[in-house]
Amino acid sequence: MQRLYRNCYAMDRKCYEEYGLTEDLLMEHAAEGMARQIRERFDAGARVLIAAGPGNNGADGITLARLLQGRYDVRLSLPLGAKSAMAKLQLERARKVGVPLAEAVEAAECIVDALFGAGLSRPLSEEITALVERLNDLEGFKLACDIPTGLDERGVPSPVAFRADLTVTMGALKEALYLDAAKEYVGRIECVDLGVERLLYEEESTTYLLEESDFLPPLRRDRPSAHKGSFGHAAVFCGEKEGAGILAGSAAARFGAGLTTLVIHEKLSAPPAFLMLSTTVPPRATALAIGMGLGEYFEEELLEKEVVDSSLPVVLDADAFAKPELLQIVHQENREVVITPHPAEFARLWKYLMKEELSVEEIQENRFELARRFSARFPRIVLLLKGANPIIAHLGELYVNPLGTVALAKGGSGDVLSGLIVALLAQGYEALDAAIQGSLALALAARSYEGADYSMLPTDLIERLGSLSSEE
Ligand SMILES: NC(=O)C1=CN([C@@H]2O[C@H](COP(=O)(O)OP(=O)(O)OC[C@H]3O[C@@H](n4cnc5c(N)ncnc54)[C@H](OP(=O)(O)O)[C@@H]3O)[C@@H](O)[C@H]2O)[C@@H](O)CC1
Ligand SMILES: Nc1ncnc2c1ncn2[C@@H]1O[C@H](COP(=O)(O)OP(=O)(O)O)[C@@H](O)[C@H]1O
Repeated sequence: MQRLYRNCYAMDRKCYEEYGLTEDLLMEHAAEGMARQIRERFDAGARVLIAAGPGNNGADGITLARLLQGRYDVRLSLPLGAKSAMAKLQLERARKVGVPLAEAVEAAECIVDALFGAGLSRPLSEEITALVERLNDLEGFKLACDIPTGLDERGVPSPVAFRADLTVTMGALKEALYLDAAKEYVGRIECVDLGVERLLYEEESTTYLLEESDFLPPLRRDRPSAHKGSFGHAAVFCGEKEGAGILAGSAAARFGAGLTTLVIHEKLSAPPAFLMLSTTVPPRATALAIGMGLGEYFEEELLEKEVVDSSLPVVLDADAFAKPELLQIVHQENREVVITPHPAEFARLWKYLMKEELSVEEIQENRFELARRFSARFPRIVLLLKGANPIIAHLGELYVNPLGTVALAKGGSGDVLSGLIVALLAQGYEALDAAIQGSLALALAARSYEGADYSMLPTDLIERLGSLSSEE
């Protein structure tokens, strides 16, 4: 797990004030971090085009030009000149080692965007918008310095953004790089130390980035005498769209629940043979999941009695967010509760619980902030806000999972996720661990799918659950 930050200003200040480092030194490390990435990928002689802006992001780019000069065919483009003191100083040095200025943006094997980073203060002008579009159209490998140009603090293009294959970010990881919209632009993200180890640079944070190595597959069945009752009993409500419940139930069984029952209203057409059926929650159930394809089948009294009045750990998803009787559960703070809304469901939930209207766009642009506010209001509840980079919130701490792929953008992926989480709750995991591990398992299952991304089915995800490991 790595830490995430809203910005790095306070940590940069610590470097200057406490460690006695200079801006020059930090910048040299920033540029060397980018140079390393380029040297690893390109042979001597390759053409490297660096588009540098007027501030210190540009200064990083100009410093990079100096570091690469001599080994590579470097071209430096300065469409707005050099304005900050550091940019001017670095340009003077770059000139002295013979870095050539590019008259126009030309094709290159490696294209570096160092136009604007943390200091982007307004939307890009027409001229810079056209330049960024031209850079995006070039064919080479694209490297962004710190933050792709045009991405604002909400991770949204303003109005366009550089589309990087790799973003080399300085000092520490920033939240804006992990907003859903930013996933289109950042590519792979690498963080560079700025003159001191990350441990010394970073301050406390309550926001974390999940990594593959955080995934721990469900406990192995290492007690030869164990029986099905040793691994919990997941009860999954299966409503109007029965496929959703069947997917969740199948995922729960595959992810280790000893028993899985579909709680149904009437006879199902063809349930998988390993799932049991019941019209009530079985007395020995150890966790519940409700909402996936639920619709209107179940009477309010039954839901009150079997779900709201129960003390079992529970996953609330999908249609559960349209049922005020089920939403009372969010106030039951002594219960293990995981809620898994996608952004439109979160808008509905927010309106009901916080009495505020939010559009899906507002949610997507403020995901971190809203997850924090939700967690401050309902600290014991585990919120898993779905998206390209789901955010899990609990007791004011946030965990972001960047590992999922676009292959998951298909009906049924979320049903599988609910099944994974209820399987872990049924086996005795705490709600936060169940949400984190379920979310990682879903992402890793998607990444292990070998077919074309458009072709993956929820059942492919379920099949892969048995062979996941953190080295996937
Ligand atoms: N701090 C440190 O210790 C370290 C910082 N480092 C590096 O510094 C970067 C931050 O540098 P920064 O603060 O100078 O901001 P930056 O992104 O260059 O932009 C500011 C300039 O752009 C201009 N400008 C802004 N928006 C514009 C627009 N839409 N259209 C046109 N112009 C626009 C703005 O002009 P102004 O608003 O003043 O008119 C100003 O000239 C950071 O991302 C990292 O790469 C590393 O070296 C490590 C150590
Ligand atoms: N582009 C994407 N990248 C990563 N994960 C995605 C992407 N699109 C969807 N997902 C994940 O897939 C799941 C979709 O859930 P949901 O929208 O509830 O689907 P459904 O209700 O049809 O099962 C969520 O876990 C979400 O985070």
